Amino acid sequence: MSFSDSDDEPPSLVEASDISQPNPSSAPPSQSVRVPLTIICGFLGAGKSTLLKRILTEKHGYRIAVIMNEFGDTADIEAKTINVSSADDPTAEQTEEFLELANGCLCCSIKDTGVAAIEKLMQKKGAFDYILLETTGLADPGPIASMFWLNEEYANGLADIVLDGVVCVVDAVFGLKQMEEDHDTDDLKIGESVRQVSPQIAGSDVILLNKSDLVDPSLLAETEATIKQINPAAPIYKTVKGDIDLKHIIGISAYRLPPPDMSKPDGNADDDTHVHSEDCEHTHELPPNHYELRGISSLQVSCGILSEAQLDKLDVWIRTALWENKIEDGGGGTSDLKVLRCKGAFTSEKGVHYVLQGVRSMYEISELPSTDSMGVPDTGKIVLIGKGLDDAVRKSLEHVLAG
Ligand SMILES: Nc1nc2c(ncn2[C@@H]2O[C@H](COP(=O)(O)OP(=O)(O)OP(=O)(O)O)[C@@H](O)[C@H]2O)c(=O)[nH]1
Repeated sequence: MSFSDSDDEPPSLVEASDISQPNPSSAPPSQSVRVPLTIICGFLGAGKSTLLKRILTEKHGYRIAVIMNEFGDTADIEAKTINVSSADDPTAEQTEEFLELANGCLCCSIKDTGVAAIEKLMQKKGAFDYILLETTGLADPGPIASMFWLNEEYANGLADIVLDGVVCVVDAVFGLKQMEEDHDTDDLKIGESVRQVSPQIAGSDVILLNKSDLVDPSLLAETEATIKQINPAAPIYKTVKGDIDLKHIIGISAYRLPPPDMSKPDGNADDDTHVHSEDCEHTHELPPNHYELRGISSLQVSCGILSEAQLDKLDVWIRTALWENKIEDGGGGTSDLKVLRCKGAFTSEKGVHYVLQGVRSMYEISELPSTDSMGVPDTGKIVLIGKGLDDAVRKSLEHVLAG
C-alpha cells in the first residue's frame, strides 16, 4: 500500500520494486532494471566531498555515478571528460560535466541537483550501476528523498531510479554543538532555519560520524548518544576521512527492508552495524524510548502480533498523524505533531511481515517478501522521528497497538 496526502483514491497495491544490487562484474543492467540511488547529506564541512573523493579514487569494483555540486579538488583525477549536450537544453554543456574514471565510476558535476540534471544522467544508463547524490551542506534530505521514493509517476529518467537510502555525514567536532543549537527552536515548524543539522540526521538511514580522529572518546560517545536520541533507527559508523566499507552505505535497501535494529526485539543495533574502535569507551546509556528534547526527537513503540482490525487502526492512526499533523490523545483532545520520518516492522496474525516506511506525509506499508523475512521477529516496533512526539502521542499509539 502506498499513500500520500494528495491521494483522493483508496489505497492501491504497489508492486514490489525491482531493485538491483551493485554487481561490479556484470554486464550493464538491462533497461528494465532500476538504478539504486543513495542521497548523501551532512552539514557544511562534515566531510561529504572527502567521502565521495574516496569513492571516486579507490578500487572497489563498483560502477557508481556520483553527482556532486562541483568537482573541487577531484578534478585532477585521471579521467576522460564528456560533455553533455541536449537539443532541448543548449546550456547543458555549460552546467554539467561528466568524468569517466579509471576505477569505473562516473562522476557528474552539476550546478544543482534538480530533476533535469538527473534525467540527463539517466541518458547514460548502462554506464553505471548505482547513483550517489551529494546534497549541499544546507539541504534537508526529506524533499529530495520524497522525490525519488515512490516516484512511479515521474516520466523520463526518474522512474528508472529506486531510492536505496539516505546517508548523513556528521562532523564529530561540531556535530553536538550543531544539534544543541537546533533545539533553540521548539515549535513544530521544520526547516525554518537552513542551519539545522537535526532534520538531516532525522531523515537519514545511515549516519557517518566523521572526523572521529579529531575528538576525544567522551565527546564522540556523547555525540553518538545524541544522534541516537534523534534517530534511533539509523546505524552509526565512526569514520576518518570517510573511510567506510561501501556495503554499509550502498545497497542497503533502506526503503524496502526493516531497519537493521528492528531485526532484534529489544531494538538495539546489531554489533555488526555499530562500529566500535579501541578508543570507544561506551559509558553512554542506550536511548530511552522517548527522548524529551526541544526540537526533533524520536519515539519508539513496540507491539505484539497485530490483528487485521489493529492493522487497519494503525493505518488510520499513521495517516492522521502524517497528513493532519495531529492525533487524538485519548482524553477527548488532540495533540499536534510533525513526523519527518517513520519506520516500522510488524507481523499480522496471518504471519505476514510488514514494513512501514514514511518520509514526511508520504508513507508505505508493504509486505516483506518471504525471502527477506528470515530472522525477522514476530514482535514489532514503530519508530517516529519528528517534533511534538510527547507522552500523549506515545500513549495514543500504544493504545492502537494494544487492541
Ligand atoms: N582530520 C580529518 N579531516 C577531515 C576528515 N574528513 C574531512 N576532513 C577535512 O575537512 C575539510 C572539509 O571536508 P569536506 O569533505 O570538504 O566537507 P564537505 O562536507 O564536503 O564540505 P561542504 O562541501 O563545504 O559542505 C577538508 O579539509 C577535509 O580534508 C576526517 O575524518 N578527519
